[in-house]
Amino acid sequence: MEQFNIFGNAAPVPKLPPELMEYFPGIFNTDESYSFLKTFISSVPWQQQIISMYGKDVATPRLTAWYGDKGHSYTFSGTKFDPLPWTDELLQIKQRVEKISSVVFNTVLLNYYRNANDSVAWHSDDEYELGTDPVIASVSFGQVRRFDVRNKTDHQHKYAIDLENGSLLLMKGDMQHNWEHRVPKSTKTLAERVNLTFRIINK
Ligand SMILES: O=C(O)CCC(=O)C(=O)O
Ligand SMILES: [Fe+2]
Repeated sequence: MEQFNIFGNAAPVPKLPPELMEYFPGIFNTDESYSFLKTFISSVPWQQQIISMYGKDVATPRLTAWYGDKGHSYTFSGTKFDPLPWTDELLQIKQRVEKISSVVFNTVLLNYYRNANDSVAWHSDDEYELGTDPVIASVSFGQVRRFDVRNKTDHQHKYAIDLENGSLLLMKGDMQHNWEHRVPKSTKTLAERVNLTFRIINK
């Protein structure tokens, strides 16, 4: 796959280890993607989660929402969350993602990055309910943001990829076991972005 830079030359996408990550640009076209972005921003009941970090309450620097099949609640930092019911848009995206990944997902976490100050810190999605070596399908709409990946024990072993409007990133293998990822803040002015991570939650 190729990304095009502003000079019109094909710039190679950084080589990703296919056993960890596969990147699919443009699984939705630009218009569809901006339309999803607008719909999600205006109609999702976004919340700012307060998480407990080293005994202190901290507001996450982004907004989130959780959708999925009934009965798949999710415990995060000691709080139990029940998913909202699937919407037509989410089911449409889920269907496209399942076709590409050959995986059937039962929940999706939505993240809304309002500007360059919103972010997600280094973490792995290694919650018990996700099981060992989960496949997670990450769909991005709106502002391109950088996605950093580093090995847990060797921080110099790392990857960076620009997640573009309408793209899909599949995470798999031991990605959540031996690697961490983040979406860093930026000093540039950045517009809004919504990211969806489709997951399988085992009860
Ligand atoms: O916004 C992204 O691209 C990543 C979000 C993420 O890592 C998560 O929801 O666990
Ligand atoms: Fe994550």
